[in-house]
Amino acid sequence: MRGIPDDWPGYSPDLFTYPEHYSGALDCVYIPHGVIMDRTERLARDIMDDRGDHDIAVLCVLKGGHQFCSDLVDCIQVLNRNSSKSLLMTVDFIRLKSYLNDRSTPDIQMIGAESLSVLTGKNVLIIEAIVDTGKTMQTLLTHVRAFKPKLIKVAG
Ligand SMILES: O=P(O)(O)OC[C@H]1O[C@H](OP(=O)(O)OP(=O)(O)O)[C@H](O)[C@@H]1O
Repeated sequence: MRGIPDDWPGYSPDLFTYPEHYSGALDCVYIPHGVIMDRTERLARDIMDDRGDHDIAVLCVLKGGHQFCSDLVDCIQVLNRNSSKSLLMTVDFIRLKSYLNDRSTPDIQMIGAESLSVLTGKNVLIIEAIVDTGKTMQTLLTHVRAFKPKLIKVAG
């Protein structure tokens, strides 16, 4: 998300509710949940404006991307219900794992790659939680491109 200066101290955790087991481990909240939801809503609108007359094949990257994908797809569906141009949207899932505890590892495990053939010829929207080193996304893009989609975009 853009627009947060490096020296932004964040909000005090006392302003929010959070699970008790985070107590003492949480210094601040940089991006409150409501801001993320508002941004997700706007992103959904940008995706709808951007799609032209094309349908969308969503590819959700598990596990991290599941909540963001669910929120974004919900927002797109709300807009779709209120649009005169109906959108057909499919949602498929793939799991990639590169982190062991909090460390990035060179090996990327991929589960579900065999189902990527559904993306052939489609306008693909990959929905991912985080791009950190970019290794996971590079690996996924290489695999997805091999199935010759018409277009690939990434939301994260
Ligand atoms: O840009 P990178 O450095 O490759 O890191 C980003 C990836 O790391 C996390 O996944 P993780 O490997 O932790 O798997 P998980 O989502 O199943 O926990 C995250 O959900 C991304 O997929």
